[in-house]
Amino acid sequence: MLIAIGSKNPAKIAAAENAFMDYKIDLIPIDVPSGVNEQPFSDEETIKGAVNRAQAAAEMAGADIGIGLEGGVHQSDYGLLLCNWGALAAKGMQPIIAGGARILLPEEIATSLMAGEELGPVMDEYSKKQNVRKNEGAVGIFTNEYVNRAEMFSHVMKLLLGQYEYQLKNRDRTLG
Ligand SMILES: O=P(O)(O)OP(=O)(O)OP(=O)(O)OC[C@H]1O[C@@H](n2cnc3c(O)ncnc32)[C@H](O)[C@@H]1O
Ligand SMILES: [Mg+2]
Repeated sequence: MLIAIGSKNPAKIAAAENAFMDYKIDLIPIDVPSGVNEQPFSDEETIKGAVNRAQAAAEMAGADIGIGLEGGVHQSDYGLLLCNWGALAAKGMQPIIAGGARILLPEEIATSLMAGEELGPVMDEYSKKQNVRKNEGAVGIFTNEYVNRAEMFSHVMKLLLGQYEYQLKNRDRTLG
């Protein structure tokens, strides 16, 4: 089975590889446009980015399944939430979506994002590390590495793959 993932970020690729562990697959990472802002600012925009990436990756690679994983932030009454979404696109199905764990970002980070900066570089500066986005991620830094970015996206991947399998098994029922 050919699977295309719309990103070359190692944390995202590791999550996809992990989810399809029991499958015999060829996983192709491709850089595709997300079609949304580099720093999505709502659940809706982040979902859209994930779906666009999944569809574009599947199409470009001629793959059976396309995967899109997208990071963003979402404004709430409690402050700025880190949000992550995933999408799985397969022929003859509506795109499947799933959300990842969310935590509040510190005020200082929120202020930089509101000023138009991107979370990736802001996290590097804040943590005095390089490529946080490709490694533990903001989620890893702020949870004392109990949950890193690959693990958070692994959970999203399981939610996607599980729904995909369920829908395949229950095709007659879900398509009615
Ligand atoms: O190469 P791609 O797939 O684009 O991977 P990315 O790391 O840029 O990730 P996203 O585009 O999905 O995330 C949107 C923005 O939020 C940043 N970001 C999201 N989650 C992050 C995290 O956990 N740690 C650091 N930066 C993060 C990211 O660097 C972007 O600026
Ligand atoms: Mg990006």
